[in-house]
Amino acid sequence: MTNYTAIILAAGQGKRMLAGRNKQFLMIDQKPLIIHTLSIFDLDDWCKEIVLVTNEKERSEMEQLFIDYPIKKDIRLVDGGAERQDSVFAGLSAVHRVELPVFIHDGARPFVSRELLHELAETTSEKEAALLAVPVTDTIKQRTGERLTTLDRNSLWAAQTPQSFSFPLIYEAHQQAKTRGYYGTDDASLVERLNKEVAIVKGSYENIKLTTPEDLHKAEAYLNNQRNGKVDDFPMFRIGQGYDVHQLAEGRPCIIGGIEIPYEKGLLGHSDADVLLHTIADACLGAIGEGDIGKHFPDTAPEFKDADSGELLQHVWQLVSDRGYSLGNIDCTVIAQAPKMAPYIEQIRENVSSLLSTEKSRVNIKATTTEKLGFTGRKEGIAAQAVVLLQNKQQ
Ligand SMILES: Nc1ccn([C@@H]2O[C@H](COP(=O)(O)OP(=O)(O)OP(=O)(O)O)[C@@H](O)[C@H]2O)c(=O)n1
Ligand SMILES: C[C@](O)(CO)[C@H](O)COP(=O)(O)O
Repeated sequence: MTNYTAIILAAGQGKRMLAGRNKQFLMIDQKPLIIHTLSIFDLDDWCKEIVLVTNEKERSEMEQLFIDYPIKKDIRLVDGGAERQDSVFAGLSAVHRVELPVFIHDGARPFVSRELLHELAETTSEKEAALLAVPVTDTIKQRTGERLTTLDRNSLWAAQTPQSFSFPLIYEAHQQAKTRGYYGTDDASLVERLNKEVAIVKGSYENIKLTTPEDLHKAEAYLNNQRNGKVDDFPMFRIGQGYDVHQLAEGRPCIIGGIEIPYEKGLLGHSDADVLLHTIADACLGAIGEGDIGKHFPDTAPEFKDADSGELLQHVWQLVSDRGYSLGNIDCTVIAQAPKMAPYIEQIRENVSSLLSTEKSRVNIKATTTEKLGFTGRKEGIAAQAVVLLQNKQQ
């Protein structure tokens, strides 16, 4: 995980949009454009600070938007300037977390994916400057007077945002540009002028900047596809599966599904070794493409020694919810020769439903023996499996 700060630019006039007002306030699919963009950063755990650059005259209208369309994170509003570059400098001057890479992003690009944000963040943890860009697909002609020259398309990239930098580097680049009166159309160009390398992270053709009225139609089409589950980022459904095993040992409590079950042995592990809740957490993490519980709660970390797996699962569920998903349903199997699970199934079901903030009808818990076969049959350990279906809350 590479944390970052985001500066979101919304202080332009949107003249080319011909809407008679700043395009950031235009409604797209029942939400203002700027809210679409801010939500992406609001929902990304890696984003630790958001600075929103607005037009001084639109500040109170913008503040009203945060009441009408709640955003969880604190947003620091600063007044922008006449040109994009002036607005970026105002944003940079308001950043607190100067130790983090800073992402500079157009408020008018509402479709950048979390995967790309993370790729960019990881690139900036190695390189000082990086931007999203896509290979040019048209043939590009340069016109000088009446003469045309065709440029070599293979070396041409169309720059997008976010563009990401170490804070000191981009601050210096902007300060120098200001001193020398140089204006660039993006931030990477100012770093290029310092003769510093800027890395390209291949962006997406969907990460469009809404510039002209035609772009609004593209945006509606994109959101329509997203609603129909055709866009990879936030599909309508996501599925995950989990499997876990813990050894049975003497002198340990036998905690399964958050319930302590009376038995001569208990499950061995770094945490409370709740095999069922671990399995559920793994299934949920799998569904949102976030690895497994070993990645989030390493068994070498002292803070997770004897940890309550209910708390770990709640943390995982928060990640699921932050990504915009709720539970479709979950089906789990505990594989144990002993203890007898039947008397506890209903209690476990209630506990799991509460941990996943859902009603009981969406949670199924069952148990089986292995007819005395294998390690579970010999009562050496207990295994658990789970399949989870997540549903996009917006759809
Ligand atoms: N003085 C400015 C100019 C632009 N921007 C922001 O920079 C982003 C990219 O700029 P662009 O698409 O050109 O937006 P506008 O300047 O608003 O559009 P136009 O050039 O058509 O007036 C936008 O999110 C815009 O709000 C800004 O914060 N301050
Ligand atoms: C920064 C940018 O979005 C990269 O493509 C673009 O340069 C902004 O330019 P604009 O002139 O403000 O549209």
